[in-house]
Amino acid sequence: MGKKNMKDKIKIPRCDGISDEEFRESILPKREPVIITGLDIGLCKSLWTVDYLSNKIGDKQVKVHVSKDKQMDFIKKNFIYKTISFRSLIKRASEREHEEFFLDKNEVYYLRALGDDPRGRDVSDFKKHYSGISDDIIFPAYFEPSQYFSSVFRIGSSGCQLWTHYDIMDNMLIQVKGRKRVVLFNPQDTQNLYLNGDKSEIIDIDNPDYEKFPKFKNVMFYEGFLEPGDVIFIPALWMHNVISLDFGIAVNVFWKNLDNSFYNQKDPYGNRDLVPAEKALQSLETALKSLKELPKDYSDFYHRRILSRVERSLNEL
Ligand SMILES: O=C(O)CCC(=O)C(=O)O
Ligand SMILES: [Fe+2]
Repeated sequence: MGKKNMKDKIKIPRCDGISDEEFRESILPKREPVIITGLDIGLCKSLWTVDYLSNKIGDKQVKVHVSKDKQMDFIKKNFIYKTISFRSLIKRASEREHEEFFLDKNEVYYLRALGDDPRGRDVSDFKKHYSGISDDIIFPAYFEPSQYFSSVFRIGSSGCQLWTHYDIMDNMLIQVKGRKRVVLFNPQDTQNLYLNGDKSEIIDIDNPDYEKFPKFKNVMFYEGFLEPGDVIFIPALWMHNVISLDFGIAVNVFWKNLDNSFYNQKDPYGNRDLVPAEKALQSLETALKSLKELPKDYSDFYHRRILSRVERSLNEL
């Protein structure tokens, strides 16, 4: 039978040195991912070595993900959080085997920088929280300053793979050091991705369990490879899965694409659903809970009625 083993793949286009006007006029309105090459991202590309960063910000304490398994799984939580100095993070993330470790001598590390608030409620702002190296990097100026939301320092061991998820803001991911493979999924494939909140249940996207996730066969992979200095535009709602092919350093910048009022004011990460969407999802949870009161055959019937109502509404868009 025509079981698809080879994924349909679309190569994410690579465009050289896009001007601000070109981005606003021909890339942003399409809402599709693009890798932009040849941008001036500043001196970080040459300056950011392990030694340089250790000297500048080595004493800063950072909370990192530590995992034995390179494929990190947020839903099953196969990693732990540890707070260590930035110096030990980059030392350990840049080496394959560790003398000092928490779980295993080959464990991997991933930093997604947070703000300074110990409860993690602070919005991450690279230039503020890493002021010692803030002048080393130039953020692309494609968006208006008023659209700025947050900027996040991201550092990962070679081989570590970040779970598939979506963010609700437009994103410019600046790859500073190391190569990365990025797989993106079109928001129209959402029903095939087995979401649990903002994350997909499918961890191994290259060898998925099709018995468990049959609809994943229909999914289109948008694949791209980032080289140091490349910047990828990830439009809001595009799911992404990232594998670090080397020890990697990146900074990403989240930008608001919609009016301020759509965004939840208590969202430090840029992944809380838009206010009307969150309201809709909460009402749906209430509806589903209510159906639990019914006998199974009735509940089945009303689940299907709700599905067809949603389908009708979707077709009317
Ligand atoms: O490159 C990474 O480490 C993850 C990127 C990501 O999820 C993001 O920028 O939103
Ligand atoms: Fe993300």
